[in-house]
Amino acid sequence: MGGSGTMAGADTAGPGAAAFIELDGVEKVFDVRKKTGFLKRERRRVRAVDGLSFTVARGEMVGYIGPNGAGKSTTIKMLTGILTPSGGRLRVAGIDPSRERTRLAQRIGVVFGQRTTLWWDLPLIDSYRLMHRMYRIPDARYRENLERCVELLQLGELLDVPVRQLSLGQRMRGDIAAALLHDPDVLYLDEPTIGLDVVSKTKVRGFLRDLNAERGTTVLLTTHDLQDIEQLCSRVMVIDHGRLVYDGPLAGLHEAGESERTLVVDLERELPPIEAPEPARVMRVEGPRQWLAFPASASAAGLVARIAAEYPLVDLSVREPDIESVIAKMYAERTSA
Ligand SMILES: Nc1ncnc2c1ncn2[C@@H]1O[C@H](COP(=O)(O)OP(=O)(O)OP(=O)(O)O)[C@@H](O)[C@H]1O
Repeated sequence: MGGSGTMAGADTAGPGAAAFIELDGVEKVFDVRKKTGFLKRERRRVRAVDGLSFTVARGEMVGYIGPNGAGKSTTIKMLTGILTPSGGRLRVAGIDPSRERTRLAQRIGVVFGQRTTLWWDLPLIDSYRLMHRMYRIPDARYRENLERCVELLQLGELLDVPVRQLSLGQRMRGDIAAALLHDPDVLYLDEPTIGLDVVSKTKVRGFLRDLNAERGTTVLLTTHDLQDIEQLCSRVMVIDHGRLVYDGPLAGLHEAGESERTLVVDLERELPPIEAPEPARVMRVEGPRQWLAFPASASAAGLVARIAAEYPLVDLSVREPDIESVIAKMYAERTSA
């Protein structure tokens, strides 16, 4: 998908693409009672999702991001049927999730990074056996999917280990396999790489990319890690205060917010600030370490090559901007335009 994204809600599933997930003016309002004093309670209405419209085509892999409290989890819960919308229309694979939650469960897989769907005290394989029965997965299909997940997610040695003894990265891979045993057409992932080390993140991302390419699984991915989006999604939707504020490629979001990445450079010794080609510039110097800011929509390759050619380089790393600052900048740009 090329070009820059659209600000505010728009359908970018593309002309002719069959919509697999469809939201039209979806709302979710919570009535919250707050104790404000002795015998005194205040009623407050929280509009968690506020007239949300978008479509996702079959086989798309879409990032769904936004600041804390923006309404992401509420959207996912409505898409699984756990929560009923207060208004609007919502369909997943032609099914109204809150009316036909059990039928929909056969078509979707859900992974919450912060919670596990596995049985804590049981060996991993026992959770899978229970799911085999719960979802009434035909034996051959169960065996085939289990084998594939065990191989690709490297779960072989972990199957007999109780879930509580698994590391976070191992458990996450276990959870992803659990969500895929029944061959869902769509996978919702809520922070699938949270708390994982670089190696585990790479494994999880590689697996998801292959799954999408080979099986055409539609993926909706919620994350605070922009590298998840960069490596997996050609499209990203940004939600804030329950509304869609951006829909398009990640590069377009960086352009809209003029966001910057940081190149952290370790030199052999303390030197004056690096003379970097515009628009890159040194933001901070601390001993032999220097921090350079450069546009997030640009590649780091040219800058790295130039520094490596002219300076005694020991090490370097690139840091992504965080989602909150990208969104804040996007707003600043819009209000000053
Ligand atoms: N069950 C609930 N009862 C009352 N208010 C709720 C409930 N669930 C969510 N909210 C409120 O709705 C808003 C959106 O919350 P939601 O959890 O969807 O945000 P989020 O984008 O997933 O945030 P985070 O990134 O922090 O997980 C917040 O103001 C939250 O406090």
